[in-house]
Amino acid sequence: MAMDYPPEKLHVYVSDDGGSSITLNGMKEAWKFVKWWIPFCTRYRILCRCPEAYFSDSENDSDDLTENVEFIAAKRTIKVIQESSSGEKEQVKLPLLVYVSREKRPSHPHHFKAGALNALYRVSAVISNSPYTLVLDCDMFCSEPASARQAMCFHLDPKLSTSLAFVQFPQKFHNISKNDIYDSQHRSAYKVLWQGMDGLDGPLLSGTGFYIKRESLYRNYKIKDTDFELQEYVGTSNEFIKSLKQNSSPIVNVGFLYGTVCEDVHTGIMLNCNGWNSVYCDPPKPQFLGNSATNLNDLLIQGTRWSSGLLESGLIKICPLLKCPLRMSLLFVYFLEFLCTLR
Ligand SMILES: O=c1ccn([C@@H]2O[C@H](COP(=O)(O)OP(=O)(O)O[C@H]3O[C@H](CO)[C@@H](O)[C@H](O)[C@H]3O)[C@@H](O)[C@H]2O)c(=O)[nH]1
Ligand SMILES: [Mn+2]
Repeated sequence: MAMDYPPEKLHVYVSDDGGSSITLNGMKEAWKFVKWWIPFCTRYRILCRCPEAYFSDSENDSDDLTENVEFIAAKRTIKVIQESSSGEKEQVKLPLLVYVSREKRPSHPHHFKAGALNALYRVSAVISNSPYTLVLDCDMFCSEPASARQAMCFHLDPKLSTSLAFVQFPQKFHNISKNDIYDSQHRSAYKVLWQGMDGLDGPLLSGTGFYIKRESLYRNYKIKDTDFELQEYVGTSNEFIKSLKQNSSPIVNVGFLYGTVCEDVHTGIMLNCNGWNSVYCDPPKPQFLGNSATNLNDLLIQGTRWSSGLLESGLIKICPLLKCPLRMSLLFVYFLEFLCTLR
């Protein structure tokens, strides 16, 4: 909500997968608070715009602010408002905030995160249909407000934009221990491999912290089907089908892929196979911070999920070496297969 981007061009969709009234109430409170928070951040040029992270560390304030009496008083007021969530401020330009929840039943496959993301895509196509989307996990926050502008520099670059599917930021974490003996930061991926892939066709889709072009998720299939046939792919919303047809090249087979434990990698490889590429953006200051698994048990569970997902996608379900070598550079294909099989 507090991103450094024109508010009328921002639409924030919060996915409450499964749905809970506590999250909905939390969002209503956040909506009241944001009317105070955004003007405060803009006025004092606060960079860390996640309130919880900002108030937990006094070093977030620049040196010239710590002496400023007016700022100290404003900060105290904002903290009180945050705690009581009271008070309504008059007119501030805010991005659109949309709460989305979907029902989950044991008898009906919900496809985990990929299902949740596709539900967001369906809803947002009808409400805002913005051409670019930032995907962020629920355990991550924006630690700098500039990432949208940075990503749009790539997306709007005439040399890159026609084939650019997404701009990937590294996953960085705020809960890393001093020695990090289990490599919870995933240094091999975000500091070495992704940099290398950036020199080829671009990094793999990494689940969170990426700005993706909506059109790339609609793949390359032109609609030839009737509305009735289309409903099998994209669901029964007539409004959504209308929004698909409004695009200049209406297409089907929309969204993140199902049937895998790593929907991100699988969808990313599929995008590469369809001729799209990506860019890695790793500015010196982290744009997003998240929670990483920090104990051996959680890391082994996560590692097993990722390794089996990579193997499944890269060797069995997509296998770029066999299915699409001509659309990617050969070195990139070898690299993908190396990553999928040897990780
Ligand atoms: O049924 C589900 C399950 C998960 N999620 C969301 O998926 C995200 C990631 O889940 P998390 O439990 O944090 O898993 P991690 O192992 O931390 O996720 C890493 O690995 C996943 C792929 O395996 C990627 O999608 C993630 O972006 C990446 O951070 C979270 O925002 C969840 O809210 C749903 O919305 N619905
Ligand atoms: Mn996570």
